Order: sequence, then structure tokens, then C-alpha cells
Amino acid sequence: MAPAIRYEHIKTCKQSGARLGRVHTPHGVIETPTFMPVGTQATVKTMSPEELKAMDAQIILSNTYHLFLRPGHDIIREAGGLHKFMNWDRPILTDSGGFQVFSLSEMRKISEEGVHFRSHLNGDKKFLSPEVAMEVQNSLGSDIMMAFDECPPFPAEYEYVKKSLERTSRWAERCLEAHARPHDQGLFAIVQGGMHEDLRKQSAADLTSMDFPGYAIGGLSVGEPKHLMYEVLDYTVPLLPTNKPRYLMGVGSPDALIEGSIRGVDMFDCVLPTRIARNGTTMTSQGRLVVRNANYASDFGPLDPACDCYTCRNYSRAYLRHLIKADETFGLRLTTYHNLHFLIQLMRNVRQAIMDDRLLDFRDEFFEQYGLHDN
Ligand SMILES: CNc1nc2c(CCNCc3ccccc3)c3nc(N)[nH]c(=O)c3cc2[nH]1
Ligand SMILES: [Zn+2]
Repeated sequence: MAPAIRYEHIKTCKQSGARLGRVHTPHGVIETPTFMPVGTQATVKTMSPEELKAMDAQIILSNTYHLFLRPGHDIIREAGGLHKFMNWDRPILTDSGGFQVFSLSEMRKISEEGVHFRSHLNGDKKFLSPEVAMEVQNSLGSDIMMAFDECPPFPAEYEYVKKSLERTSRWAERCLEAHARPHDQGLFAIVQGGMHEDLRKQSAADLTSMDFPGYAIGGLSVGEPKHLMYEVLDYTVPLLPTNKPRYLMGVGSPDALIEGSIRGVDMFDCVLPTRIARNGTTMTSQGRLVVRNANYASDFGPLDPACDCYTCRNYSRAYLRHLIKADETFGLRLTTYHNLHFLIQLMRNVRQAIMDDRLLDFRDEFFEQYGLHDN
């Protein structure tokens, strides 16, 4: 029986060391490096599966924490799993809920057993643990499941980060033991260790000794300066096996996607493109453009002249500004469509630059155009 998840290395960029690859999953192949749209509550906000396919989204994310609280994983299991429930037949990755408990819920108490917390929806007492997180993800039937981990806050005391990563390693072992369907659901471990090289080494050693089909780098994009995140990547990525996918969690600004790819990361996710779209902020080839600003009131040109997406081919900045100001849902859909298309197109260009052995040149050109001179 073929393993649920297999990484195929295609080529390493001679100029940057970045890698081109494919992740094979039960629901299809993912070309990497790739950006994964986030669909927290079993939908990528305002987008239909057909629109996500039109922009060539190869995999989407959903979330144990949110679906556990609403509608409940039993309902989704009875529906035949998340693919059926949301009518998405391509790969799905689900986060394990640990991160969201700490970023969303109140009254939480963490122990060796797991995390007790109150639902952010109605205050009900809830409990998540490695075993519960695995049961929920098993019910969802995601192609890639994440181990239940703790993402320490930033900044955090060295001793706290050390104790936390050691517990996360013990939790990873419990996730492996609780894994019901290893042949059709791949389980990724999450490397922690904060901003400390020795702790990152310890976490990576613990987890790679348990031989997971893929590894995520957690504990980053939690408020630390970008240069510090890149520094941690510089010494953490080389600790991971070259024949397994590497997923940098919660990272998605254009510059970070390029810098992460250069450092050997294969998969990225972030809520940015959908979240900023809701207040009319868009990512264009000339940098960020807040289309709700008054100076676009009678600008009848496309949002991004260099973009060929549905929004940019059919609507003007003036129209988008009007819709956003009028709080019209269609405006939200059009800016979301463009932002997701922009990041998916960016990763297509990154893959092409790796093929052409010129990702560092591509970074310089992109930063110049996008207005990131000082980085
Ligand atoms: C934004 N910065 C950031 N995000 C992080 C996440 C969540 C990644 N996004 C997953 C998601 C999936 C579906 C819906 C919404 C979100 C993490 N997740 C885990 N498990 N562990 C982390 O260390 C960790 C660190 C992060 N930093
Ligand atoms: Zn566009």
C-alpha cells in the first residue's frame, strides 16, 4: 500500500538552493513551493470550489478547533468527511487546533493531558488533546493532519520554551499512537523551540527520530521581527530530512513566501489574502493598494494592470472602491479572488524561477517592483 503522502524532489535551484517538488496525496498532487489558501470554517471565505479551481488552488486548509466547536466533527463524519461536506475533491490539510485554542479561546488551562478551554462561541467547557485532535482530524478525513502541539508566545522564557517543546514531542508520540488511518491520512509533526538554535535542534531531533511523512516549522510568525524568523529558518530547515515536505506555518506575505522558498520551505499558509481583502486592501505587482481610498473614486483602470485574473480583466478600481464602500459582498469576493490569485501566481513564478536557476534574481526584481527596497 502506497504511503498517504510522498514527496518527490524535482530540482534544486543552482542560484538559491530552493527546491522544486511535488507532494503526492490521496486527493492529488501539489506542486511546491506552494501557497495554501485558508478555509477556517470549511470554506475559503466568499470563494466557491469552482473559483478556487479556476485560480489553480491545489490544496486548501481547514481547522480542527473551529470545526470541533461548530458544527462538530460528528456531523462532518456523518456527511462522509470534509471533502464531501464542502464539495472539494482536491487535497485538504487540517491544523490540529493547539494554536487556535491559544489565539482564540478564554480560560484555557494546559497540562500534560491536553488543554481545557472555553469555546469562544458560547463559553462551553471544551477539551483538546493529542487523542481528541487525531479523532477529529480522522473524522474530517483530511489528506494531511497536523500533530497536536503548543506554539509558545513570543517572547517567551527559555525554560518555558524548552519545557513546552519537550511536551510537544511527547504529544507527537501520542498522536502517532492514536493515528487510525496512516495509509490514507498523512500526519505531519511540528518543530518548535522558539528562537533558540539548541532548542530547535532538540525538537527536530526528537521528531525526525519518529519518522513522520512531513514536517512543519511552528512557533514562528508570532510577532518576531522578520529577520529573526529568517535566522531561525536558516538553522532549522537543514535539520529536516530532504525527502519530506517542509511546511512553514502561518507565513504568507509575498516577501516571506520568497525568502522562505529560498531557505528550502515547500508549503506556506496564511489568512492575510482573505483577511485584508475584507477591508479593501489588495496585493498588486506594484505593492499594496488600498482600493477603498478616495483617490481611486474615478480610476477606471484595472486593479493590477499586470494581473490577468477575473477581477482585473472585468472590473475597475472605481467599481471595486464603490462596492467596498457600500459594503457590498460582491466587492469582497472580487478583492479576495484577486489576492488569492496574486499569491498563487507568485508561487507559480517562484517555481519557474527555480526551474531557471534564478530565484535570487527573481527576488530582487520582485522586491524592487513591489516596493520592498529596504528589506
Ligand atoms: C499567523 N502565524 C502563525 N500561524 C500559526 C499556526 C496556524 C497556521 N494556520 C493554520 C490554519 C489552518 C486553517 C485555518 C486557519 C489557520 C500554527 N499552527 C500550529 N499548529 N502550530 C504552530 O506553531 C503555528 C504557528 C503559527 N504562526
Ligand atoms: Zn487580479
